[in-house]
Parts: sequence; structure tokens; C-alpha cells
Amino acid sequence: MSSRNDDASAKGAQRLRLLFVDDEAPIRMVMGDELERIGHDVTVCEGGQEAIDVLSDNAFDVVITDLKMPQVDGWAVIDHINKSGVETDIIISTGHGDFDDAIRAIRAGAYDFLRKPYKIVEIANVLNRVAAKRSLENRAQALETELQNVRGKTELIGETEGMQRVKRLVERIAPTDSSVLILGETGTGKEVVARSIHEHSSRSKMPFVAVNCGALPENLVESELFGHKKGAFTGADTPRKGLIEVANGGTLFLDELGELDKTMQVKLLRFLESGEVRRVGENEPFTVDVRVVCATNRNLEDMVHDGTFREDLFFRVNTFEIRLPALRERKDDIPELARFLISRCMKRDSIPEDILAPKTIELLRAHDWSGNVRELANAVEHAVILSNGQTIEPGDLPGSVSRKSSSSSRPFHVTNFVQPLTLREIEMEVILQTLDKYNGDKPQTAEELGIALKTLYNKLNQYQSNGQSEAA
Ligand SMILES: Nc1ncnc2c1ncn2[C@@H]1O[C@H](COP(=O)(O)OP(=O)(O)OP(=O)(O)O)[C@@H](O)[C@H]1O
Repeated sequence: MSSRNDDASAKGAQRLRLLFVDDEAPIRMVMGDELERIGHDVTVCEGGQEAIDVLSDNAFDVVITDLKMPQVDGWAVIDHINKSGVETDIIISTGHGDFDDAIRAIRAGAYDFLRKPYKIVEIANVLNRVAAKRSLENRAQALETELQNVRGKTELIGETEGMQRVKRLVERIAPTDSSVLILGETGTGKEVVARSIHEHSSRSKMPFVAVNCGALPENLVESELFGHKKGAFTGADTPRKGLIEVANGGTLFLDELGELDKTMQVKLLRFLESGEVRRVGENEPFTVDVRVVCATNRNLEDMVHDGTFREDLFFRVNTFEIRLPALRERKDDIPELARFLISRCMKRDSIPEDILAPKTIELLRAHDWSGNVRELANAVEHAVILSNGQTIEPGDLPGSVSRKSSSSSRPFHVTNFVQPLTLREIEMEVILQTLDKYNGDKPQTAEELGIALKTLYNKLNQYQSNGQSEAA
């Protein structure tokens, strides 16, 4: 084995750690030099056994191996890499006419193959593709980590009987590939449950894609979900993958399913039954492997009776049904939930025992929480900012919580609040109080407020994500 390093030719992220394996000395010599010249770190081995030994102690981005070698051949190297589970891409080199071997190697997990005699430009092209793929994988991992930091770990908090039942169901349903329908009022944690199902399933390393059907612009729903080809409609300047395709291998969470119109219901049903996706403007469908979890706060059975929701789709999406209790039905969970939300907001693993004053807990328990856990999360975020990380006193809570009487019975007054509110907080107060008045019914709330239902969904989503990033 010989190892070569040439820092002068380093190309940053494009530089790969390569293991080159070939039993022919002239090829080893030329390729060792050439691969190094194009900017990679190269280690050269003359046979399969030597390569396996080197791989046991060193990490490589790519192994380029000849297949036919005396004693231990390239197949044994591929086998070793697959079994050891290292993240090394394999490129094999084959002789002329060994096309079947190339196919077999690709099936065994090789990234690509090169046919001897190959030109350095061919190998450079393959390596550039590997480098681009690796950099994308790194970016995806970095984004995932960043997202986890912003969103926090998915934890389903609650020990009351209702929540224990939900957790048991999640554990039982998660490993299956069945569709799940999650029901519950707004803010009860339907998305948290969907994420837990995904994280407890064998798809957990693949994407979890959440789509709020209520917030999608009507004319773009199909292209958002199924993608489109370039030029499919005005504004489609580039081809685009749909969210179903993005979720391939993972889980698609369709929130507010009841908001899909009848045309989209048909298209969704077709996809659920065939597993096939056809981008807008394209003729040929293709197959994807996606588990679908849906949620709604509407009564889909009533909608089926009214004729606004397809019965066949209803049966297709609710193989399993999980009903989430409203927060007011599980008030014993409030102290623990509040503590969890405070630590999430303060980005701390542990928080002082007395972070909530006894009077504050009393007020939290007394409130009606029409916006459920989302409303609680926002209330504690508000309180954490005002209390400056010290014990949260009743005066730190938003006025709608610290005032004892039911907010739905009184009109909204800015002067009811202990602290001055921002315009966004005032808007949210009005929305929450109106939701309260209509027991969480969003269509009625939107009507009373004189805004489109989609605008209401968008404002609630914005409220949640702003709250979290502000707190961060
Ligand atoms: N059991 C729970 N444990 C921890 N956090 C929770 C729980 N339930 C809800 N949350 C938090 O409450 C907020 C709202 O939850 P989520 O978005 O899942 O509600 P939802 O039912 O999907 O709402 P909507 O119907 O409006 O889409 C999020 O910040 C979430 O992290």
C-alpha cells in the first residue's frame, strides 16, 4: 500500500478520500498520480485483501476497485463494504465485454462503473458526481440538524389516560405502513403525533413532509402535491417535484385534509390506490413509496353525509384513527406540558423546579385553551420573555390567560392587558378569542373575522413558527 497527499491541489469540498484497488502495477501507478493531480487524496492497494485491511482502519469517500483480481477479488471488497455499513461509494472497473458484471455490481450497491481502458476525464466526471451527491447529503443532514434545533425533538407530552391511549396507539400503528387519520381540535398536537408515527417507523431516516392542505393556494394544490413539468402552466418556468415525490421513502403528512376540494380528493384517492404520481403536464406516471398520514379538525363523517367529502377517500385514509383530546379535557397534563414548552423555548434541558409560581399554575389550569397546546405554547413563550428566565408569575402571562373570566363572553379590549401588546399579538388575541367563541371552529372564526379560511390557517401557522423562532 502507498499513500499520497498533495495539499497544494486541494479543492475543498470537492476533494475526496479515494481508495484505488487494482492488481496491475502500471495502472496503479498512473491512476495514483492522476487522481492525485485532479485534487483527491489517494491510497492505492494491489489486491482485495489489502483493500479490506485498509478499509477496516480508515474511512474513505470512494473505493474504485477492479473486479477481477487473483485470490481476493473486487466482489469481496464490495461485500466487505456492504457488510460493515460504512458510507463509502463504490465505483468498479471492468474489462471490455463484462457488462453483466457491471450490472451485477450496481445491483450489489455500486455507484457506477468504468470500462477499461478508461480516460481520466471519465473518472473525473464520475468523481465530480459523487462529490456533488455527498455535498447534497451533507447539506440535507445540516438542514435536518438545524431544523431539529429550531423545532426541538418530537416529544409527545402527557400522562393523562387520554394521552396514554394515544401513545399506545402510536407505538402500535407506527411500524405498519397503514394510513392513519388523526382527529382533534386545532393545536391539540396532530402534527406532533404524525411526526412520532414517522419517527417510530422504519421510514424514520427518510423525509417527513408536512403539507397544510388548507393553506395551499387553490390553483396550485395539484402542482404542489404532484409537481409539474416545465411550461405546464404560466409561471412554471422550471420543472418541479411535487411534495409527494419529495416524501418518497418517507411519510407525507396531509394536515387539514377536509379542506381539499372534490377534484383534488379524486386525484389523491387515485394516488393512494395506485402509488403513482403524474406531474402536471406530463403523460407518464411513476411510482413512489410514501406512507400517508392525514389529519383534520373537521368532522369528515358529516362532510361525507353532506356530500362534500368522498366516502371512498374517507375509508382509504382512516385505516387507523387516532383521536386527540382537547387540552381542557386533560388539564392534569398542563403543568408538565407547560414545563416542557418552557424548556423548549428557553433551549434548556433542565429548568428550575419553581419556574412556575403556584398561582400561575392555578391560572393555567383554570383557562379554557380553545387554541389547545399551541395557545399554551404561545402563552408560555410570552411569559418566558417577560419573566426574563425567572419564576413565571401570573402577571407574566398574556392577558387572555391571566384574566380569569371566560374570554369568549367579553369583547376584545387592548386595555385589558397588563403589558402593551404588539400589533401581531393583538391580532392573535382577536383570532384566539374568536376561535374560543366558536369552540375552535375555523370556518366560522374566519367568517366572523371577515378573512379567508386560508388566511386564518396561514396566520395560525405563522404565529406558531414566529413564536418559536422569536423564542430561539
Ligand atoms: N402532546 C404534546 N407534547 C408536546 N408538544 C405538543 C403536544 N401537543 C402539541 N404540542 C405543541 O403544540 C403546538 C401545536 O401542535 P400541532 O401543530 O401538532 O397541532 P395541530 O393539532 O396539528 O394543529 P392544527 O390543527 O392547527 O394543524 C406545537 O408547538 C407542538 O409542538
